[in-house]
Order: sequence, then C-alpha cells, then structure tokens
Amino acid sequence: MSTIVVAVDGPAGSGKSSISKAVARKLGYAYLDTGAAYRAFAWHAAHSGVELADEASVVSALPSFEFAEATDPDAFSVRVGATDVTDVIRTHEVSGIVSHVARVPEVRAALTAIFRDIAVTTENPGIVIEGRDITTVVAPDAEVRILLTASEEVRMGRRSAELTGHSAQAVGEQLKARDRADSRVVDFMTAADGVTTVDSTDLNFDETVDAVIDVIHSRL
Ligand SMILES: Nc1ncnc2c1ncn2[C@@H]1O[C@H](COP(=O)(O)OP(=O)(O)O)[C@@H](O)[C@H]1O
Ligand SMILES: Nc1ccn([C@@H]2O[C@H](COP(=O)(O)OP(=O)(O)O)[C@@H](O)[C@H]2O)c(=O)n1
Repeated sequence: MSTIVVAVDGPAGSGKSSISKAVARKLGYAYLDTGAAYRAFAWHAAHSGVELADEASVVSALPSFEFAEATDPDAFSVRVGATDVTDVIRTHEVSGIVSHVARVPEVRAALTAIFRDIAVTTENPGIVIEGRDITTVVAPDAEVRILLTASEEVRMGRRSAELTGHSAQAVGEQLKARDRADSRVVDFMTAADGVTTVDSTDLNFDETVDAVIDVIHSRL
C-alpha cells in the first residue's frame, strides 16, 4: 500500500506548519515541515562560514549537511549532525537569511530529493508535506494538493503574536521581504491547476483544520 500524500503550500504565517501538524495528528499521518529543512540548511551554511551571497559557496555546504527531521506531529524535532536545531531555526536571524540559500537551484534539488525519500519511507498511512513548492515541484502527483492562504494583515498579526524580542513591525517587515524574495523563486500565491485553495482569513484555527480535512476527504 502506498502512502497518501497531502501537499500544502502557502506564504509565511498562513498556518501551514500548525494546521498541517494538527491535520496529521487527527488523521494518524506523518508530518513533514520542508521550511524547517531550508532553515536548518541556512543555519548550517552560516555555521560553515559560507558567503551567503555567493551561490557556489552556499552549494559547498551541501555535502556536509547531515539533516534529520522527525515526522511524528507529536514529537517534532530537527537535527543537523548531533545538534538539535529545532528552536534556533525559528529565530529572526535564521528567518533573515533563509531565502538566500533557498533560491539556489542545487540546494532546492538536494532538499527535494531528501523530502521525496522521507515520503516514500514513511510507515504512516499518509504524510502531510508543507512548504512553498510541494504542490508544484516536490509532489505534483500528490493525492491531495492544497494552497493555504490568509490576508497579509492577518498573517502578520498571527506571526507577531507568537514572537517575542522583536517588534511587530520588524517581524512584519521581515515576513513581507521574505515572501517577496521567495515568490521570485516559486509561485505560492496562486493555486496551480488541480490545487484547492483554503483561505483562513476569516476562519479560526479549528475551522481551518476542519476545512483542510474536508478537502482531503473529498479527494480520497
Ligand atoms: N486559522 C487560524 N486562526 C488563528 N490562528 C492561526 C490560524 N492558523 C494558524 N494560526 C496561528 O498563526 C501562527 C502562524 O502559523 P504557522 O503555522 O506558523 O504558519 P506558517 O507555517 O504558514 O508560517 C501560529 O501561531 C498559528 O497557531
Ligand atoms: N518548500 C519550501 C519551504 C520553504 N522554503 C524556504 O524556507 C523558508 C522558511 O520556510 P517556513 O515554511 O519555515 O517559513 P514560515 O512560512 O513558517 O515562516 C521560506 O521563507 C523559503 O525561503 C522554500 O523555499 N521551499
């Protein structure tokens, strides 16, 4: 029996991680946060002393990237080698550099291969994979493909409500800049053919989880 793949894309703060995790928990599926991998690689590249503006230098950090991500939605963790980077990859500093490494084609190809490998080796009946290019590049043949959106104002509000130590304005500006940079590389603002949009602007958390599960049920 092959694993059911639920692909979820969307901009920063749309609820991809938290909603996908809750959906996976409810369905007994695995959960894969691909943004965490890009963040982990950005952290690794910075610690390897690479020149972030230089693509060749960024690519040189790929062979030493020993990445491991737990796919249990109740026990999420990310490691690079022996270091647990689960928390450090969420910092403002890592958010500020991740788009630089994510735009490099060799990095995208290497991480895409890792994601596909995780998806085929999972032992759960299904896996929810979330990111920016899952519906279009990583798993275009997924059984279920969803674009999770919310207005920019709502996304900035949700994100700044969860962060401490930086002003809501700084968080909002970084989020907008990151979306701008990311959307030059992949289009996650418009749904590709066959992709169902779930707009959570006027939905609370539980309503959004239910809306995503409704889409999944309608496709399976
Ligand atoms: N529909 C919703 N209503 C209210 N809060 C939400 C909703 N969806 C997500 N959130 C909250 O918004 C924040 C950002 O969500 P997150 O899952 O980190 O987004 P993303 O992974 O797309 O960046 C989290 O604190 C999350 O709990
Ligand atoms: N499939 C993906 C997932 C993330 N990314 C990159 O990784 C960064 C972090 O992704 P994320 O999902 O953790 O970001 P948030 O939306 O949670 O803030 C994004 O800003 C993109 O630069 C990507 O390029 N492709």
